[in-house]
Amino acid sequence: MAHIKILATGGTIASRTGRDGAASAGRAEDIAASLSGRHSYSVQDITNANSFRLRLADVRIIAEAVRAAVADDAVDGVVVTHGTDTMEETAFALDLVHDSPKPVVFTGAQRPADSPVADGPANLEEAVTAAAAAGLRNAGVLISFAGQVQSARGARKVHTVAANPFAGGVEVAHFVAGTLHVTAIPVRPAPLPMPGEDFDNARVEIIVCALGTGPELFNHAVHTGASAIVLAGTGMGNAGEGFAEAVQDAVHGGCPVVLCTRVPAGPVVPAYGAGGGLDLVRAGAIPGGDLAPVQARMLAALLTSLPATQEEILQALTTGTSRSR
Ligand SMILES: NC(=O)C[C@H](N)C(=O)O
Repeated sequence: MAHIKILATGGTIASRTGRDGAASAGRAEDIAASLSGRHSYSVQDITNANSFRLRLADVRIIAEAVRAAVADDAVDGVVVTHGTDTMEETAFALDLVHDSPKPVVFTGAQRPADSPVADGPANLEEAVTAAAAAGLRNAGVLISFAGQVQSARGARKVHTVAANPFAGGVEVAHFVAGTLHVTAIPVRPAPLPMPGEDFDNARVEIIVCALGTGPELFNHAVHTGASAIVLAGTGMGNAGEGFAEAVQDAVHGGCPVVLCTRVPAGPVVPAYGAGGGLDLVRAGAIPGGDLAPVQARMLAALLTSLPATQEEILQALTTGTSRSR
């Protein structure tokens, strides 16, 4: 029997539906009441918010709580219950700094706790099983939903209501008739330093390119003090007229630009001139590899809140920050 620390942050798994819609209300002990007892556990309420309302400061506080939990010799693994809307962002931020072999498994629910077909209990039971699994040691931070366990790196919410809304991470395990089958351990780069209080105020904007859009919003973000910009280009990382010049001005002004793609899967490949990805990189944009824009934003927020240089940002981006293609 393992001992698992359950950290609750709110979300649909803790929600009940009233006249004003679903609201996160449940506490960790309420959520954990459904557990089978196959493993022992202790609970801690970190916050109680739907994840679309979380702030970077909450991510730092969750990271500190996980760091304290894995430092406890009595704890074999950690489960974090969290809303699904921004789970991929919090989980990835924690994976960047996770330097313990103990599994950290995020889970949640797609239906509220008071639904007659609530999915939270099953997801929590599976997440505790994964967090207790010796075979998942050194796997980093994971997301467990509806029978599948995948890496936080590369995971993204791809469906608003599906039982398992996440895809894109490396599958590390799955459940068959309640039994966990471990299938892979992701290759992970060296952990980055924990976020400090400067992380709370990092302002990294995501600018999405579309047909005919210009660099006006990009320039506004730079001129109003963004810490960094994530440019979600089209295709393999391309952008329209004026962006290469805007990137050059931003970088020369000390604002790093990470080039990602709005395309749900696949890497950035700076191949096109005529203002495309090759020109953007030549103007100083850092290719974001396989990172989705929202996960590149968490990496840039962490690095720019530390005494990181452009070179360190490039190094962090190019060392294994990958998602399944
Ligand atoms: N399924 C969920 O948890 C969605 C909810 N809106 C949240 O992110 O908190």
